Amino acid sequence: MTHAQGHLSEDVRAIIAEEEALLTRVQATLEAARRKAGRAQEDRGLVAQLQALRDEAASAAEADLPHLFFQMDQTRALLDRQESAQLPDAQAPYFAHLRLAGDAGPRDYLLGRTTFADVSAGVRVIDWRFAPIARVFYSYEEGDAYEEQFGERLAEGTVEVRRLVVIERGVLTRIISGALVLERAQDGTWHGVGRDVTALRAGGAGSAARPGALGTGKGARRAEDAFGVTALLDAEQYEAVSVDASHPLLVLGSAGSGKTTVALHRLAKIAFDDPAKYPQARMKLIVPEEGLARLSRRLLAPLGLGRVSVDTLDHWLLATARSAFNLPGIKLSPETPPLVSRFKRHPALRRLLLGRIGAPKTQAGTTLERLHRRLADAYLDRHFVEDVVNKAKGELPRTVIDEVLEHTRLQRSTPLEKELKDITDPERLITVDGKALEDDTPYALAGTVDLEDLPILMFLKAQQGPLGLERLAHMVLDEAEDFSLFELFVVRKLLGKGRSCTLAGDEMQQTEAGFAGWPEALDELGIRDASTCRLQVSYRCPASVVELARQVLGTQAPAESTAQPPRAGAPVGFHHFPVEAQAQLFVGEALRDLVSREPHASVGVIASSPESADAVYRVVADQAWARRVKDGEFSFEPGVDVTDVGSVKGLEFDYVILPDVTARAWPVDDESRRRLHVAITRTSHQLWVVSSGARSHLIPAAGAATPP
Ligand SMILES: Nc1ncnc2c1ncn2[C@@H]1O[C@H](COP(=O)(O)OP(=O)(O)OP(=O)(O)O)[C@@H](O)[C@H]1O
Repeated sequence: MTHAQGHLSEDVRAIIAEEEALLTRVQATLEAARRKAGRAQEDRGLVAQLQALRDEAASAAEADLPHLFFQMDQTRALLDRQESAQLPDAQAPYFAHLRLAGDAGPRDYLLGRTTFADVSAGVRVIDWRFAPIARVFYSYEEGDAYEEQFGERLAEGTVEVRRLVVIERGVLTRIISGALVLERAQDGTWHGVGRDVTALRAGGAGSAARPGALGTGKGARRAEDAFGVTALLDAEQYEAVSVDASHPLLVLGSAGSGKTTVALHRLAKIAFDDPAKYPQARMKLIVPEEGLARLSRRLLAPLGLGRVSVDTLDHWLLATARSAFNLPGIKLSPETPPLVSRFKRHPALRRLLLGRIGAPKTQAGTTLERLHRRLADAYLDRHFVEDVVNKAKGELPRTVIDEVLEHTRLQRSTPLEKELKDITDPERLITVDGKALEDDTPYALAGTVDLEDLPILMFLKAQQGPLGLERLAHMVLDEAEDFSLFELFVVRKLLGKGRSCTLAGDEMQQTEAGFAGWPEALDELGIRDASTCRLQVSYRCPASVVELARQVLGTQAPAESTAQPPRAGAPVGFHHFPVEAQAQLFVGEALRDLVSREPHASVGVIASSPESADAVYRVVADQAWARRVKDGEFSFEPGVDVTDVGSVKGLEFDYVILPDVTARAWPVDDESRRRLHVAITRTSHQLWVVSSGARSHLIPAAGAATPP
């Protein structure tokens, strides 16, 4: 329900007038400050330098002009940067307005990303990371009495005003105060609208009513405001963000509850509070997949954390192992069989390995080559491999035993180049297809190391002495349930005594069996005393999606949260067809229709495997808006990303279509349940489940006709 300007009450109109006047005042003050800063530059000489260049250009020979102009451009750019670096952006200077009535009378504070004050004009913009004021904003509601320590002093008072404001391109466009939501239309008139419609979330173009149709017809994604989720952190999230930097923190919560959001904002606050102890160059974020690494880099930049390095687990392992073993390169196996990889990452191996191998006795025994040889001996010992499988209590199938033995044998075999060293005629070593001789043959594995072995080799080396790695000041592990115990061991070594880290995770999203559990993971990191926060609100997914995700998890689903129920939203659409080709054509048609109506929406078509994603992609491959995303190379532009469940952890799309929910693609086992759960919970607005032939039994029978 909306109320146009004429119908707004006196009080509401007063709020709008007050906020508009406040913004005008802030912008005028900023403009004055900018001019003053410009004058101050003259003393520093940049303006003088620019003038000198101009004078020189007036009388210079023509041949010298390009060079002079280049220098003038550089000086001007430098000037611009210095001027704007210290002042808030006038286009979006703040995201919230707080008025506190305390002992000294009422005071207005504005929360933004850069601190700026002109007390005579009554303007105080405070960086959201600045503790006392921000804590009041995030922890209290309008009308609440507050009591907070402001430095030495205990401050008490009342929160008179607590409003979220959205300023887009210098214009105030939304005001949110408790349940009151006001929006400015294009023509400048203000309307009151229901909170559900305007929730300040990325994506989703409104609320679709029917499961049979995708989207709402609204057609365009709302321009995102410059502060995004920073303005919306809830009290529990802010509490977690503010945990002391030196203290380890474990952030748990269901999919879309804001774990990544909390971890990244904590990083921003730590870097702000103590930049000398926690410089960005010594903080690192590690995530399991490339897609999430790309997303994290995009999220870090506006938080002022552009210099924090973000790595995928694989990339980080290789780089760290090269430093630890002081090697320019390590010959990795082109492909490790999935079961072998699972064996090497399983906690049972961590528990038994030292008992079998023992610590290296001398420094000389800690080269990668020697350690790898000892490790391979253990992998070739059938009794030992059987022991590990037995200890894994059914999480590793018995077929893995022969696979580990065979794979290790091939890695230990003599590399082809050594076998062929007697052939001197180079012509005889060239293949018809131009590939290396050993490619696509078992020889390709000879002399290689598996990526999964790298943390194990570093673990073994560390039993003898230090790894010799540069310490990090703070590490964030996102999707921490995907880290093996050996990997956590290496993280511990990188953190040293500092122990400053943030783990964000959800055991329901582990992509393969074998997560050791949080107590053992914390133990491995040496942070058994970590603070734990369990986020309760599901922000990303609407209620229908949350419910389906729970049903898919079956008995693995955690107890239902007693906190705020998920927001209402579009029902899940279930579409079943006799044959696959029909399902694919249907998906293609639905996508064409949706994109024509909502060109700014983001759509994820998430298949069960890369091969299945290829098949679905064929029906839309000729469309400019369709992208077949492989290896996590998401662009995060509007349009359709066709991908598979192995690449989407941590990501979200306005619309998600699961194109192949068949019994074959999604069998009934725990791992499949968790993977389907990950795919389903990428949805921020509406989900379609499409199937053909025999539908997956993970989808409740009622889901065939009536959405849950
Ligand atoms: N307090 C909040 N208010 C509104 N939206 C929020 C809030 N916290 C987080 N969000 C939004 O919810 C979505 C999910 O957040 P985030 O990705 O941090 O969740 P997550 O728990 O890490 O998810 P996953 O388990 O899938 O990795 C994002 O769009 C984020 O901006």
